[in-house]
Amino acid sequence: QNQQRTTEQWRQLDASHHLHPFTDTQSLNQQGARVMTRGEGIYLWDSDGNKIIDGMAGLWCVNIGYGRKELSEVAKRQMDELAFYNTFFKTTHPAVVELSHLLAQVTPAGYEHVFYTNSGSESVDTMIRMVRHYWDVQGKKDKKTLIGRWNGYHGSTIGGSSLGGMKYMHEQGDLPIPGMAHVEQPWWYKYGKDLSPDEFGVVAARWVEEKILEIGPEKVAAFVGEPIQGAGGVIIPPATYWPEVERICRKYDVLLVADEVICGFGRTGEWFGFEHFGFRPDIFTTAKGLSSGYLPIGAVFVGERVAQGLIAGGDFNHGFTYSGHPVASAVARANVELLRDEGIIDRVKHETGPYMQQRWRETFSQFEHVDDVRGVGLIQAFTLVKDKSKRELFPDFGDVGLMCRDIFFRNNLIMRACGDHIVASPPLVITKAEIDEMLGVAARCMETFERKLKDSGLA
Ligand SMILES: Cc1ncc(COP(=O)(O)O)c(CNc2cccc(C(=O)O)c2)c1O
Repeated sequence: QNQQRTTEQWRQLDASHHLHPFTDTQSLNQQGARVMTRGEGIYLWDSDGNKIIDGMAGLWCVNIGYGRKELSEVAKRQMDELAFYNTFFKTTHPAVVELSHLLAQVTPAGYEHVFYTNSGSESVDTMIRMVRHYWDVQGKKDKKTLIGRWNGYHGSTIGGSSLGGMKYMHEQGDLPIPGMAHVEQPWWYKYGKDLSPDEFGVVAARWVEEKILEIGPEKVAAFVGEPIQGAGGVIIPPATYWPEVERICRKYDVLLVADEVICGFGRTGEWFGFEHFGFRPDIFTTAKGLSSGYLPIGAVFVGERVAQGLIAGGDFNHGFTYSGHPVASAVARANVELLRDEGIIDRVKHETGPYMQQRWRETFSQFEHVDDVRGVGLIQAFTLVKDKSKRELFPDFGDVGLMCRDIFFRNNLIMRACGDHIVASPPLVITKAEIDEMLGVAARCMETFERKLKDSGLA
């Protein structure tokens, strides 16, 4: 498909023209980008012919695995028939109607309405505007503040970055915008002290109540959270957290929003993360696994209460040229049908998820500087710590994480360092044999890492 060039030629041209996301371009151009050329199942190949285990499913998104021809065939057919038409101005088209009908079937009852976007960030920004418009229509104009968590990640648009709690993003672009508030994340390992996880879950949920009371319930529009904080380091809240947050939101009539961009479409072994944790959001945002990353598409699922409010509320002045794009919709539908018809999510819940969790614990708990080994379904992590016995983290959180991640990468295994959390989120089609292969490589890398840590004097 692409013109044949050497890796060096691709690197040079990339360095000359391409500004990468979340990247220090100057330092990347000194070392050169790794050129990924092909994908198949859980594997990637780079331009030097290395076969790589993609433990991150791209960016937490290639749930169906690489190379599924069913999706490319659907894309070609749709593109040849109707490559684009919009859903503004009283028009629709079969691809987006069929996708919408299917999505209403794979969500729990009560989520019958969906708004389309091109990404997770656009889904989050759509949700922000929806929530504020909803309260306006209810005659509660002051109810416009949204509460998120520190270190939460809700995308890179002005709204998503502001709602997210990553301070290093707020510093660029004079964020957050007004009407955003944050509470501490439910990270038991760091904040739990001598509380049990279940006790801590309630305490962390009560931080939301404190914030609502501090702002004033009549001013708070919604609380927004990822069922499991992904980019924030796979922070899995104790089981008591979300039911308590839901109770508090109902008590003060604050809308509850789940950001399912990572957890959605099977990552936890349920279709959606809120199903795993047992709560019901008023709205939830998705992208990534909706199309398995084959084409950009996002979707905002609106629960009955808000949907009726919006439908009765006149013109909702918001949307994108590509909202409900025909080819992206057709590919998303084929992807969701595969996830459903091949029983992939059920297998994550009953077979490969439990197996991964067991083997993940067996593989990593043994290492001196690894603690808080954790996971749900096929999203898992551990934290690199200075002293397990004291639950003491390394100073300069993040340095050893990068060191560890680079050892994996050099050994053709992609895992992610979020600070000093090492995380994996492989394609949901990973088999038990592939889990063994992946963790075999990872174990050898960890031995190298522990040696390097000692040699560096960091531990
Ligand atoms: C929970 C959540 N919400 C919104 C977004 C934004 O989605 P878009 O990127 O499609 O606008 C995300 C995206 N999450 C994301 C995106 C890129 C990189 C990484 C990483 O952890 O390296 C994570 C996400 O994880």
